[in-house]
Amino acid sequence: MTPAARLQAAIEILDQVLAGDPAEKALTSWGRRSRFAGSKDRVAVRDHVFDAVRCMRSHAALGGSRTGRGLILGALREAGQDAEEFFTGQGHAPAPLSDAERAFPEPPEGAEALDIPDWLWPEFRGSLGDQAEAAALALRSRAPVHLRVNAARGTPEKAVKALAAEGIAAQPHPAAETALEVTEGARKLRNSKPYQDGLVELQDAASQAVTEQLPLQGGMKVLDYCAGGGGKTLAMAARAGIQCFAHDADPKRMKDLPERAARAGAKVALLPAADLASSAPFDLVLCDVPCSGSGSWRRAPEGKWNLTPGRLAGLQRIQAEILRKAARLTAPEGVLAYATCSMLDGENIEQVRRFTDENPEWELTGQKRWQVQDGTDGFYVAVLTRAKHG
Ligand SMILES: C[S@@+](CC[C@H](N)C(=O)[O-])C[C@H]1O[C@@H](n2cnc3c(N)ncnc32)[C@H](O)[C@@H]1O
Repeated sequence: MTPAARLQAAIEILDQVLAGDPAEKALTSWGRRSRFAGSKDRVAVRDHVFDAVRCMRSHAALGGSRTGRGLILGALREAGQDAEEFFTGQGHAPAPLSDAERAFPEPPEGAEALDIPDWLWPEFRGSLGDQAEAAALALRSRAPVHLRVNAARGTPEKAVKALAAEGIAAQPHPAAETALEVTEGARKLRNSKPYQDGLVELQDAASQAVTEQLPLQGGMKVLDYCAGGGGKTLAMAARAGIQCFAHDADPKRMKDLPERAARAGAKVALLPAADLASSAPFDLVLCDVPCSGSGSWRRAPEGKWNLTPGRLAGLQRIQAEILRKAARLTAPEGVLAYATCSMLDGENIEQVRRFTDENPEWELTGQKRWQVQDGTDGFYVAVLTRAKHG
């Protein structure tokens, strides 16, 4: 495919996304009907599509319309490229620009230029203060590829060497002891021996750092209450002597967890809701709650545009409910940990404050946040213990 044909493919896929299809689904159906596209074409088209979704507002403004053509035109203008070179109408290239498209619009400003929804900007700025612009700008670019080295299988040094032998360059990431950042060859990862053998897992460095903040000790009985695919379950289970349980309100989300645990050489027991109370108490309960995902909008940019004030309020109600339920499963001297991949105070410190105000027997004994402009996903973790009176 020529560069212009790749842009035309992205335009068609983006029109489907704007009509309501998830980007992954639109890309998959394009891939199926485009057998002629080679692997480099697929990667390039995918990058065009996700870049456009990350920068939907500003590129639509620069391109003069919220359409596939407008978004790609805006992307070319932002990159300082001459769109007429690609919009030629020849072969599979996009049709030539109309007079209206040729007119250069006013450049976007404020939240529009930063690709944050207007309604969210006050909360975003309130949460991130003087880092708000840097965070919003970071969310406009692609996320790095981070790996977690499975301590049960080897050291970071061993993993770096094993990856290098397969043409994948990686280096330690400062956010977590187990974290590596892939600097070259990321596309070879899933078929590589270190990945297939469970020496490395894909996981953002801050997500790994969350479990490093937990006071885990050998002999502890630990529950991952919102286990999902099990990223944090496995990170905890890799610690020696931990007895690990995983639960999720939607058990289908955990369907790959047994296989991932087997690959990692970890033991994890899945707990359905009916067995939670009889398996309690736990020494540590981690609640990696559903959230806006604002810290991972580089990886899942549609979340930025799908969030509404009503959805955010709904998520905050669920977060509060999860904390209340998980607290009841925690042993008297146990630890309750609360984590989000959000950078919004309303889902983080304010949520924890509401919980400790309503449940004064709990106190906040530690918290940490990671922000997207520092090179990881945005994350937050709070560690709560029962206050000792008298
Ligand atoms: C942020 S994801 C978890 C990600 C996972 N911990 C990981 O590291 O890969 C949140 C999970 O919470 C689950 N969830 C939503 N509401 C819940 C509830 N009321 N109780 C337990 N889990 C819930 C969702 O199904 C989802 O899998």
